[in-house]
Amino acid sequence: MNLTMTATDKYDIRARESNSLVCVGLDSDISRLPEPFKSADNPQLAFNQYIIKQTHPYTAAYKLNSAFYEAAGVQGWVAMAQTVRYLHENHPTILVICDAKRGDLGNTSEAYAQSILDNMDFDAVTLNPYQGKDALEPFLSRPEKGCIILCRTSNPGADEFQELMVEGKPLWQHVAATISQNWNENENCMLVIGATVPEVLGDLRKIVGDMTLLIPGVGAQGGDVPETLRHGLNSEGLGLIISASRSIIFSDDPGQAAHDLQELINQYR
Ligand SMILES: O=C(O)c1cc(=O)[nH]c(=O)n1[C@@H]1O[C@H](COP(=O)(O)O)[C@@H](O)[C@H]1O
Repeated sequence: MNLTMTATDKYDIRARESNSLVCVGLDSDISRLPEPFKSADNPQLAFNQYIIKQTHPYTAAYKLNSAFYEAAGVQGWVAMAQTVRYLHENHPTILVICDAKRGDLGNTSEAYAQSILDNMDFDAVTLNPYQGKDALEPFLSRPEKGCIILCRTSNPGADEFQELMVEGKPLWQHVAATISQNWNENENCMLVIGATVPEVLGDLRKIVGDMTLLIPGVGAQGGDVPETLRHGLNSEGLGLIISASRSIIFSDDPGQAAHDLQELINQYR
């Protein structure tokens, strides 16, 4: 039996306590921040604190896409680390995900894992499975940290490789089977499935059982929330981290937008 509190355990406890499966994506593109934040000393941190204050009652997870912080230079990297600290100090029950889609050779992956999971103390990180299990071992071997691995992504070109038929099945199904059967010894794996392809969720559930899935692509990308819930909930009525970024953080009322998404999801649970 696994006695470690995993990232999935943390998420499930928060999802139950907040009655929410909402993840707010803090994709805090500095060029899109409203004027008062742009002129703050630390624009991305000030904006994130504002968004978190508005949205946290309706939120079970936050996901920071590292690209938007790296693009802002050293100050952006610092703002990302400060946001994680702010969340752990003020909302310790909320899952904090780094969306960095990492995956590289062993010693490089170890350095990425140290950076994202040890130094910045994210609870979980998105990963790319393309280089195989050994490449992700530094992440997989940290049982208390979540490994959220790309399986069937939301973008229009996702089918170029992910839907290729291999031994009679689309490639993403091989990814799902291998991860759930061979990579998940520490019960710390989750998968990424775009909300733009909710029809794959039924087949996926048959392969991975109750494993938790990160579902980005609702809101700005037009993903289908009712269909996602219909096919994607696990046997405990959980198992989905439903993530929206731009449609919440750049709306006129981010708190209302997060609350609306929570209510929409709960209508179909
Ligand atoms: O791994 C992800 O989070 C991800 C996977 C995927 O298939 N599609 C996808 O959009 N994402 C991320 O989810 C976020 C979507 O943002 P919005 O379209 O603004 O809600 C971005 O940070 C994307 O990088």
